[in-house]
Amino acid sequence: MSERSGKVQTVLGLIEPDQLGRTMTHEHLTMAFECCHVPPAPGDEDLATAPIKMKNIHWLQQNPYSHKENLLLNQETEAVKEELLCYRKAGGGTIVENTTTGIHRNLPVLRQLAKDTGVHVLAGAGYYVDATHSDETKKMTVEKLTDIIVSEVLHGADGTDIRCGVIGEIGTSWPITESEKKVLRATAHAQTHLGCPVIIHPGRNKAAPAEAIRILQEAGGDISKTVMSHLDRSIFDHGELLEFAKMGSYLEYDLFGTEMLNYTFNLDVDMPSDSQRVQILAFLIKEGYEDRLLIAHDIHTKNRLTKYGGHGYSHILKNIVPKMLSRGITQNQVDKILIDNPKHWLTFK
Ligand SMILES: CC(=O)NCCS(=O)(=O)O
Repeated sequence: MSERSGKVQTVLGLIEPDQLGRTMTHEHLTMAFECCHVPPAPGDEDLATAPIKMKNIHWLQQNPYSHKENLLLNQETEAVKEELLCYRKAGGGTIVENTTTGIHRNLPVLRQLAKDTGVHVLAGAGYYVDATHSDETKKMTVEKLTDIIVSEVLHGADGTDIRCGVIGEIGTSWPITESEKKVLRATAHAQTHLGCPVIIHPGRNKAAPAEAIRILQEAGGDISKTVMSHLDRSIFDHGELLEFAKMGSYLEYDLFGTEMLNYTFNLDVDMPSDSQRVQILAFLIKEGYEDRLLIAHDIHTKNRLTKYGGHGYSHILKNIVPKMLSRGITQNQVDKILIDNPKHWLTFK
């Protein structure tokens, strides 16, 4: 048994699982997303370089990835701190910060935010998608990648003594690249060694979540302690969703607050509304999956912050929970999704 067994590892150290409270399992507090810039549509070039103002907020909400400055959440630490104080006031306890190597993880900033706000913050170990893997990363063996991930959890990451409390979000594209497959196998090996929680970012294809889980499973990963993120934009058919759910991972709907007409990363996808997300949660609860559901906003661009007219980190607590209750989801089920399921996932074996 390690000192982490039965505990949760935050950026300020180990805590008891019961201290977590209401938890958003997929957020970012500081990151940069230049890797995923989408050139603006012809005619929109001026909007894409204009300073962020009220009159272009709607365009920004519809085209968040086409405005380079909007991708720099790491410029907004003061605004994020204010938001976290509001999150606490709204009844929030913990944020799982999913920024991994490749999208500018900044552990000292996370530690300072946790100290300044009293919100428990967990940091993520490992690597984002292939497009952000350095040449050095791509050359690494599975064993070397495993050693690095294990060390980020046991000793600290990025040259600091700040320890990660989860592995992920581990980035995968579609199709999954060779380098991403190595990272997935390393993730499974590290999880076997550490008994820790894992969270996966699937590629933008309905087959991507199952493929990532299969690779983890074959490498010995504990799927019952693994979260599949971004199901809101990945699997739409209810039968296919139930097939995927049978694989046993946590099922995460983590794009609450994102309502856009054209999902520029995959124009075939109709991004659901928040009301539709609540309907899917109700469906999965009816099918017996209330112990496997997790929710979050995955804030990763400036326009999602209240400073820029966005919904902020408290949207779920303030607006989505009442909607869930009004659609027949019970308070006990809400508490499972926001408190019990995150607690079980985040506790080291
Ligand atoms: C930071 C991150 O990976 N966000 C996910 C965006 S996506 O559109 O759901 O892939």
